[in-house]
Amino acid sequence: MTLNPPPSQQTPHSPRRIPNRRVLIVGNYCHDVLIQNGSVVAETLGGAASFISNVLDSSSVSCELVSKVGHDFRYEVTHSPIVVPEKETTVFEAYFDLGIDGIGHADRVLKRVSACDPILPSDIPDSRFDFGMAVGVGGEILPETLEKMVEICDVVAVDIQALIRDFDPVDGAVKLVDLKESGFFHILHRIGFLKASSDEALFMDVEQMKQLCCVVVTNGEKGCRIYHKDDEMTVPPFLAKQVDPTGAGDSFLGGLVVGLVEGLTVPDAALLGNLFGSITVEHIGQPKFDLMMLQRVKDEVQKRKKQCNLSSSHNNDYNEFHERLSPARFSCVDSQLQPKLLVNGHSCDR
Ligand SMILES: Nc1ncnc2c1ncn2[C@@H]1O[C@H](COP(=O)(O)OP(=O)(O)O)[C@@H](O)[C@H]1O
Ligand SMILES: O=P([O-])([O-])O[C@@H]1[C@@H](O)[C@H](O)[C@@H](O)[C@H](O)[C@@H]1O
Repeated sequence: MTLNPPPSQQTPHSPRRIPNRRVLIVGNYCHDVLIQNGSVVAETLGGAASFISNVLDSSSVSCELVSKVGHDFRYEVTHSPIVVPEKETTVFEAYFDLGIDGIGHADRVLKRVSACDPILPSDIPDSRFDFGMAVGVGGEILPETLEKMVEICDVVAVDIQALIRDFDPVDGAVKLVDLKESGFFHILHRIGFLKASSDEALFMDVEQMKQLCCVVVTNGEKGCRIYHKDDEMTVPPFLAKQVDPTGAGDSFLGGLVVGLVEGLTVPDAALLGNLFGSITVEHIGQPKFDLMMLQRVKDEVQKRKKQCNLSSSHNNDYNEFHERLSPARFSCVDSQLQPKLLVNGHSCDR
């Protein structure tokens, strides 16, 4: 099975004079407050857009980011957000001592305690992009925002959390609604990829969605599963010592898009996703990727592309690619320095 990227869902447009910019990321930065046993353990830069741009920037994939923050935004970031002076930055509190369901699925309870403005179609540039990533966390992506994205991007990857989150009016607790009731369903036949965690996947009909686009369901330490039309397959994980699961799904999506932009098949790109997801869980907040690791990964990606061009029979053997990436991943060993505060019994030893 090759599971190549689906052909673009582009609408007809006149021949391009200006080449596409590579990746457009749309989603608000936020302030994350990590709480365990009633105490604040860490306050970090959050939001899927921040984790994803970190992966893309580290992998030298050019991207543009549209994000809104309030007057109180605290972090120096490479991609400047739009500042809304009269609003506060979106804030999420993540509680790590509640909601563990005994099966190890829910490893945190999230509350949105403040929300910045939504991102409007007019906030998004009118240029064309190879990839769009709709990656809201606090309800900032509107149906009309996604509509604009599918019009200007050849392929759009969507994190389902941008579409199905609802927030308790009293305490901001994140609840999920069924994808069909989300107000976005009518646009989904125009997207290329839909990414969901295994908990979020319960809120969509995978059988139906896989006919519309490529569906990727991430499953923590077990890796991920890809569904497209009649094909499905599991893509193996990398071993990690989990310290904080925050941002794993975001970094996964970043790695997947890096692979797709490089021209890898979907399973190979999902392996890159698993790689960046596994490194992210070893850090609190934004991971700083080891330069040597990044270079080894780039080299392996180039080798993989050459190999796939030479022989189509290699296309399906992503296990070999996994074996080649594993040593590269383990050159990144600074996880030993991280305080292990947020382990929830999901980690596995190397
Ligand atoms: N404990 C872990 N060990 C190894 N890889 C992990 C671990 N947790 C997450 N990952 C990687 O990150 C990806 C996303 O993690 P997941 O927890 O499924 O997403 P989310 O953060 O959206 O809940 C997984 O598919 C996997 O590749
Ligand atoms: O951990 P993950 O599911 O990949 O993504 C997380 C979001 O769910 C959360 O709302 C946000 O505050 C975090 O910074 C991070 O973006």
